[in-house]
Amino acid sequence: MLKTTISRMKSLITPPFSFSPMSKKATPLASNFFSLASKPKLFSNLHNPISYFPLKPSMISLPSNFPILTRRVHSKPSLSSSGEIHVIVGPMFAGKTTTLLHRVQAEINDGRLGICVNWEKTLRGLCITGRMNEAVGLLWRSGLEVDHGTYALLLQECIFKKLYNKGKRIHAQMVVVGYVPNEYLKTKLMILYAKSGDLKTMHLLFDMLMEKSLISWNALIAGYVQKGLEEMGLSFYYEMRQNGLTPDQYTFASVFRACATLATLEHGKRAHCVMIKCFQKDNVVVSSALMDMYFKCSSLSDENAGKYVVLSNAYAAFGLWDSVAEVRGVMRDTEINKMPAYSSIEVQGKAHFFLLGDKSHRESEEIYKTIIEMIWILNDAGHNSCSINVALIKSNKDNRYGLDSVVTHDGVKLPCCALPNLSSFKQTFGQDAYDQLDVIGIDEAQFFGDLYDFCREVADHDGKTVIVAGLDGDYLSLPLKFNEGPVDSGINVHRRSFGSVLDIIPLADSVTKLSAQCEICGKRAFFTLRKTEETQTELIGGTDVYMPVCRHHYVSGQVAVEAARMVLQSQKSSSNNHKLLVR
Ligand SMILES: Nc1ncnc2c1ncn2[C@@H]1O[C@H](COP(=O)(O)OP(=O)(O)O)[C@@H](O)[C@H]1O
Ligand SMILES: Cc1cn([C@H]2C[C@H](O)[C@@H](COP(=O)(O)O)O2)c(=O)[nH]c1=O
Repeated sequence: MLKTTISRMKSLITPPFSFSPMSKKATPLASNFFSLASKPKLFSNLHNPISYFPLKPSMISLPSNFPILTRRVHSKPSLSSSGEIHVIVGPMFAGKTTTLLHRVQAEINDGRLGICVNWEKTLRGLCITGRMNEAVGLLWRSGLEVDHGTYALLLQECIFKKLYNKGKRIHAQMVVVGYVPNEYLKTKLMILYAKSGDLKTMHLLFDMLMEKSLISWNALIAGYVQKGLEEMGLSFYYEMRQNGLTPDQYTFASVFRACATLATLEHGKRAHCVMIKCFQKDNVVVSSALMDMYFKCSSLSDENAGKYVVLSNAYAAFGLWDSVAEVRGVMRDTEINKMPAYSSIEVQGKAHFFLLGDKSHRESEEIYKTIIEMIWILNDAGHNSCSINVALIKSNKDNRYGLDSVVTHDGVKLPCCALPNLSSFKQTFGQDAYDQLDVIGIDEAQFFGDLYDFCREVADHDGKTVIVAGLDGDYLSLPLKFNEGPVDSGINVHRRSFGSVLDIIPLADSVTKLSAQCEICGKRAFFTLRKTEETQTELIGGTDVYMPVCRHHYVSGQVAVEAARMVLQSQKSSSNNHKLLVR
């Protein structure tokens, strides 16, 4: 049992992946990248390149510390050839940024770098290290669905720590992301609502269960009893019996408690008989509840300190602190000696008691070893155990949505570093933090003149994965004079490569060219048309200035725009504002 507990603990808090260049090689990133449709849930809406982000835009704003939640890496080679470079290009609105964010998440999903395996482990790690605020906050803001094990762990922690509102938030998150809890989770939710005193929701969840297990009946009965509706609790106990279920210690604990409060010795005795008949295990909570029942319904004859202590502990187990104080008061007044303080641990239904430093337990050696090992694992993992070692960078020229996030045209965002050039990254980010990075995502790559050198060093030398998203072509690189254009139209309709994006193709492991939807005809759009009169290559803007177009409409649109520009220029328009030349 202890071994199982330990291995579960380990599996939950062990760093999500160990840095292994070989394993990286074994799973070519491209295969993951290009099979997005086969990714679970997160990518399930990937049916066309235009609207494949399945999440509600506002839902994925991760906390400001998201780009790098560092973890301790024991042995990370400083020089490695296992880096990778993946390039995503296309016109504006093609989903480059969306894809970049997906791929960063896919890396993390993949478990090699860090959002479902690491993401889930991050949540689990936060949960296990007692950082429930952060765990629930992260889950809520991410808008991502996690697996039922993670939901179960989070809910369990909320129940255990009496963080009922947090638990309800997790439930709300499930609803928002469309997650349908299985029977097990529904029961956990029932317990949560029962403990929080929200009996209406508890009962609704109970009714929704296809199969009503003993655990769900127990939650229902306990919910009513704890809320002071003991009669309801008792009537559900009888209903449960009618349904052929055999009660266990949790059922009896609630039933005895109800009988104690109602002072109904008759029902209490009847339940006690059932317990004797069908219940073999000895359990401190149930025997305390039983004693309490007899104590309340008649009187506790044997003034034995141990029983009082057990009774007080039983009250404590139910959080009945007034009753604890009452029993302790009786002990004090009657001068019953209090036993020394002890801890108890229940393993497989059997309670074991320990005094401070007690070595009398036959498994004490194993237990102390286990505790030390658990502390060691937790310390080693620290709150860095389940990190996402990813950083996102964008050009600080792109100030459309502020400088602290990479933001898609749909408003989906992740925190980032906005920089004037890539060579300032290490310094800005800090060498230590940089060393721990596994993935670097670069958005608006067309604005970084030092893209080539940066990518080469980061991937070739530092062994990191770089995912680059940017425009491959500008709207029209060289604004030529009217008479310098192609002979046929008299207009220059060339699109030139933008910045250094295409220079890194020879370095890349994969290149993805995305298309948008032509705003004029709806066909696939590979080009960006600038709608205003400005002619400089770099001009920050969105739909106010640009539109994605197909080849046909690029050419015809460009002709129209160029012609309008020429007219405006000839009229010596001095307006600095964007003037729309096409709609
Ligand atoms: N004409 C269009 N074609 C495709 N997507 C568009 C268009 N207009 C707006 N969008 C939106 O832009 C999103 C892509 O945004 P984003 O990933 O930021 O693109 P990029 O980084 O390539 O400019 C799409 O999911 C879609 O909702
Ligand atoms: C075509 C083109 C675009 N830009 C600018 C406009 C935007 O600020 C970015 C592209 O952003 P997105 O994430 O790809 O939507 O680049 C430019 O300066 N010059 C151009 O020719």
